[in-house]
Amino acid sequence: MTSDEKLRLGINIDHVATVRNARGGDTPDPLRAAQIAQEAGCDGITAHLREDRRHISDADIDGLMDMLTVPLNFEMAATEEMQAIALRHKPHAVCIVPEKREERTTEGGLEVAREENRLAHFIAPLREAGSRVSIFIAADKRQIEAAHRIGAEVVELHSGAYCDAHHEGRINDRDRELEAMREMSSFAHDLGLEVHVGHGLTYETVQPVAAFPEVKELNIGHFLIGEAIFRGLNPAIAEMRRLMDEARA
Ligand SMILES: CC(=O)[C@@H](O)[C@H](O)COP(=O)(O)O
Ligand SMILES: NCC(=O)COP(=O)(O)O
Repeated sequence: MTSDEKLRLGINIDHVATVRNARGGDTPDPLRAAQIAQEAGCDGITAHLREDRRHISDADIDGLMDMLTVPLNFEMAATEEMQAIALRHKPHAVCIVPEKREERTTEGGLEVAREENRLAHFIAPLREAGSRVSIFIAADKRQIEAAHRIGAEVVELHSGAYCDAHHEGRINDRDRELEAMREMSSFAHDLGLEVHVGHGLTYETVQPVAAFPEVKELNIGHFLIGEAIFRGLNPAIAEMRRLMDEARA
């Protein structure tokens, strides 16, 4: 397999910070998790600085920028505060995500089509600063076209509905969601966008998505951080890598 064909694995460390914040202290340290993920051979680290700072903190982002040897994919809402933070750090990638204070997790994709003008102006300085701009969206043609028009280089398709349907045994819904991601990966790729997929992926759900040839990167966090409790972070990541490579081959 050439390095071009290799599917990249980004490890999301948000939920190490969730556990740390449950007690308000310093442990477990998300930076230590990032270090172990790097040693396990991940291709990038993803961290989402939420407006309410419920998991990742500003200090975590400062620390990641200092210690990472792999690219940082900085997830953030399209707010002025976050834009200023991203422009200060200039991470490898900025992924614009929707955010609601009251949600438990990122429920859906960003509404790009109805906010095209604002988002085009919002992402322009990020691109000029050298960050690759990615937009976190549902597998929806209208949103992909809008992401392309505003100048995004990457779209990350939200795999949460597919994963939820699988784990709840709603097989028809699962298959429909998977088919939508397959079709939309190809559609986005044909427009010239790089395609990533993420949210809710597990050992059981990763392989059908990893097999889509147009997908270049998977971002996986919550499941792996949970799995690390039982088998350790490095082995948990190694098993995900093995499954991805098997699906790709
Ligand atoms: C944006 C996204 O996909 C999320 O996976 C996020 O990075 C994890 O954090 P939340 O569970 O707080 O949404
Ligand atoms: N953008 C998705 C991501 O980074 C990881 O999501 P999850 O695996 O924590 O649900």
